[in-house]
Amino acid sequence: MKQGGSEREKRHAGESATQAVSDGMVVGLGTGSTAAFAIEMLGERVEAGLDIHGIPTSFQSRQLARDAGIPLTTLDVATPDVAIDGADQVVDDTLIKGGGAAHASEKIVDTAADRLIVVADPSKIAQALCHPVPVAVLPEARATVSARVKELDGTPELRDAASKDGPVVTDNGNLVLDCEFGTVSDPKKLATSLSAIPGVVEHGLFVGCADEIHIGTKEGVTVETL
Ligand SMILES: O=C(CO)[C@H](O)[C@H](O)COP(=O)(O)O
Repeated sequence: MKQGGSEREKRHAGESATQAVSDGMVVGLGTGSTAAFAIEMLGERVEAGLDIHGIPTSFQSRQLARDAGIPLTTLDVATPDVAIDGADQVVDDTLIKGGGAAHASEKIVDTAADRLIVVADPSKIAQALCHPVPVAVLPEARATVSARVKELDGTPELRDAASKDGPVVTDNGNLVLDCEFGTVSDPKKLATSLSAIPGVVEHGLFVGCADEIHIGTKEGVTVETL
């Protein structure tokens, strides 16, 4: 599922995004290898005296934040001023996410934030949305959701775990169907259709969600404000 950007590109993107963070802020902490660089850099700044709280979007980002010494809070008591998160594909302000199977929590945190900064390497930037759409489903709904995805002209594939026998199980105990739709010309319509299927917990289409894209390059970073 994952496309390749270099560590250097991802680091440049992640570090650039953290410049938007200042004292007193609550920060949504995205998931994935690019967001991890932002968490690492925020940890260094916290050690140097930056006063922030983070809201993680997965077990991975919670652990990275703890390791980095970032104090944590929850959406029950705080609203993120900014969220910093990666993406699997970016077309303008619309994203496909879920390569790390964390898109349900990511969507909750990212859309709660006043501002969503996406961190990406150049391989993620596209002219058209054509990446398979991850759909998290309740385990009992795997077959029924697959049938409905096919009615929408999609091809669902249950995501298998690399490091265990059997399927990927999300942090919330759900399964993931990677759904191939070819080029998605109307993401808003597809998002609405997927959300309406019983048993769908969340899908990876983040329509019109991004406020800034920080694209890390070998030399530095390009920032697109939307
Ligand atoms: O959506 C995600 C996790 O669910 C990730 O943000 C997305 O897969 C990008 O990851 P990476 O920066 O490792 O390429």
